[in-house]
Amino acid sequence: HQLAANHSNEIECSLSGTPSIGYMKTDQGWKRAAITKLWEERKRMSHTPLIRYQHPYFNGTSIYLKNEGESPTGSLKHRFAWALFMWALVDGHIKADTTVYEVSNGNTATGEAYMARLIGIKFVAIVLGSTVERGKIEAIEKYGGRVITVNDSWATVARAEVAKDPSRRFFMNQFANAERAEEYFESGNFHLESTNVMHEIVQQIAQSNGSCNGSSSFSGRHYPQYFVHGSGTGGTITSVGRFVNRYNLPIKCILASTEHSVFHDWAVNSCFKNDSGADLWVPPGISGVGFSPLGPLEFGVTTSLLPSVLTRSVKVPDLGSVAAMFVLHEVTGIAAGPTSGLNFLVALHMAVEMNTKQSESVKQARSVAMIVGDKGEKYFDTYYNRTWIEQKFKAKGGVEALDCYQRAIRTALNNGQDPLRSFQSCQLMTG
Ligand SMILES: Cc1ncc(COP(=O)(O)O)c(C=O)c1O
Repeated sequence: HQLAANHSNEIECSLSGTPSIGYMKTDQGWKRAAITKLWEERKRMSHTPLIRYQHPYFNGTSIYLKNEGESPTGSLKHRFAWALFMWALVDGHIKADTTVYEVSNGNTATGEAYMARLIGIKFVAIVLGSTVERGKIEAIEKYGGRVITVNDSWATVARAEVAKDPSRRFFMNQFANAERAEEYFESGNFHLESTNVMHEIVQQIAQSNGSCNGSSSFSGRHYPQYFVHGSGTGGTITSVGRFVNRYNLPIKCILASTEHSVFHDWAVNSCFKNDSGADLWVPPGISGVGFSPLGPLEFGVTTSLLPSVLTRSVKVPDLGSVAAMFVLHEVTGIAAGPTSGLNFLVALHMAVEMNTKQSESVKQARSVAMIVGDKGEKYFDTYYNRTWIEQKFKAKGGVEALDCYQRAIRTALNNGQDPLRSFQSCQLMTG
């Protein structure tokens, strides 16, 4: 009778002191199988390539480029989607009959469609029709995801869709939950490896220096002085910052901020706590970073960027980032997306600063680490297309300004100077 009462719809909340046992509805078999599939995927993902870029004028300073474009779904969001699904499974948000909903600029949703298919559940992406690239929609659909295109209020649409059947639909909400999902723990000698991107970078630098002795200790290793990354959800840089803090690593996290980034003003000046910044936001910006679609910024609610892990935010013109994307291709052969141009530009700025400020005695084995976020082919119709640039960035000087920024970066590289210092003349073109 006791068990029958617990499983009936009439729940008695009597706080009765009678000894009893209550049983939860669980689906452990399916859940364990799904988690096993994710760990198998972790093994297949292995490590994305780490490329060392050395320039003769940088006196031994390297830029380490972690090429996440080489991940199975072509962006840094592959490891992120893995972490979101692992978190949602571990915490019981996803069951065998759950459909996962997400708001995305495309990359996260591509990774999530892949993970949903891997564990055998349905996935729906809500994207903004005005900004999402066609190739990203095709990629989501290729992995079996359904795409709903909206004009605005995408998070409201996601919440409304989930509210129609809350027991079988789950809003993953990458902006709020990246900070809960993304790992910042070292996996030590355990055979299942952390997905934290700095975990991989540190291992790969150690291996390339021939100093990997199989020990999980961090002592005696070479670390980059800086880690440079932009903020979309803020999850990546926060997970790196927490990893660095937790293990006392001598690495500083530098936020690469776009021209109209709300995160810069939030992290530096505590703005946008009560206002989303939507009225001030200037599209198209740099796809995937600089703005949270969920409203005023609040950690763990509308953003996963944790300002306390940052030491600096460097804000650069959007066309400067696009120009750096082209230069990155010229000097490394990597055709990447515009967030990688943003990261590269800020990494160059930091590399030159290190060269200039540090004394000769410490001028060895210095480096900046940055992420190549995705592949350039996704942006052939947009950031690689001069007609599109001329239209979308007309107010910023269009292709003429873009060419000016490219010349400025090339000249700076050839002279070992900070590219940001010569940007002013290109910005004047807009005036
Ligand atoms: C290509 C690319 N780079 C960078 C980011 C920002 O990373 P995060 O969301 O971890 O802040 C995103 C996010 O969408 C992205 O798609």
